[in-house]
Amino acid sequence: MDSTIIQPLHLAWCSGALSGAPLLTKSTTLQDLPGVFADHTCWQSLAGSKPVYHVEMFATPDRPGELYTGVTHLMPGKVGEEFFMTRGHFHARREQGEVYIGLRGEGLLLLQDEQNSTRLERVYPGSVHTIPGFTAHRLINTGNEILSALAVWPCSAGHDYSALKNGFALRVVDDAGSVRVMEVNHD
Ligand SMILES: O=P(O)(O)OC[C@H]1O[C@](O)(CO)[C@@H](O)[C@@H]1O
Ligand SMILES: [Fe+2]
Repeated sequence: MDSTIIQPLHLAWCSGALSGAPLLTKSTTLQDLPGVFADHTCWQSLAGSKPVYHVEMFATPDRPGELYTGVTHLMPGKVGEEFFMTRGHFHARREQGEVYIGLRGEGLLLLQDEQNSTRLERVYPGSVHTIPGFTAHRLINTGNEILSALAVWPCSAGHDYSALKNGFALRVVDDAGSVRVMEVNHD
C-alpha cells in the first residue's frame, strides 16, 4: 500500500507501542464496495483498485471492556456525483456506541437509527461525535483532501453490514460544486 497516503498524519500512536499492540491497516478499494454507490455503471467503469479508505488501528486484545482505537483515512473522490464514503454499518452488538473525532479534512458523518431516521454531522479537525447505540454510521468525504477521523469503539461491538442491505436513507452528492443531500426512496 502507498504509505504516502497516510504519512502526512503522524499520529503519536503512543500507548499501543508501549503495550506492544501492533498497528494494523485495513484498506478498502472501489472493488470492495459493490452496491454501495448509486451509480453502478460509473462504479463499474472506475478502476477497482482505486483506494477509497484505509483504517489504521491498534490490534487491541479482544477482551471484555477493551476498546479499539482507529483512524479512518477516507480519500477525496466521487463515483459519478456521489462523494466517496465508507461502507457504513450497525454494530453487531447494537447497544454499543462509538466516538469519532475529526482530525483532518472536511466531511459528514451520516447517522441512521433502526427506524431509518437520519442526521448528518459536519466532520472537521477537532469535531467530536458520539454515535449512540442502535445507530448505523457512515463517513462521507465532501472535501478535496483526505478526511481523517479517529474512532474509539468497544472491541465487542462487531460490524453488521447486512442490516443495511437497502443502504442508507440519504445520499450526498456534488451538485455543481455544492454539497447536496438527497433522500433515497426504498420502496
Ligand atoms: O466498516 P466500515 O463501515 O467500512 O467503516 C470503516 C471503519 O470505521 C470504523 O467505524 C471506525 O474506524 C470502524 O469500525 C470501521 O471498520
Ligand atoms: Fe462502528
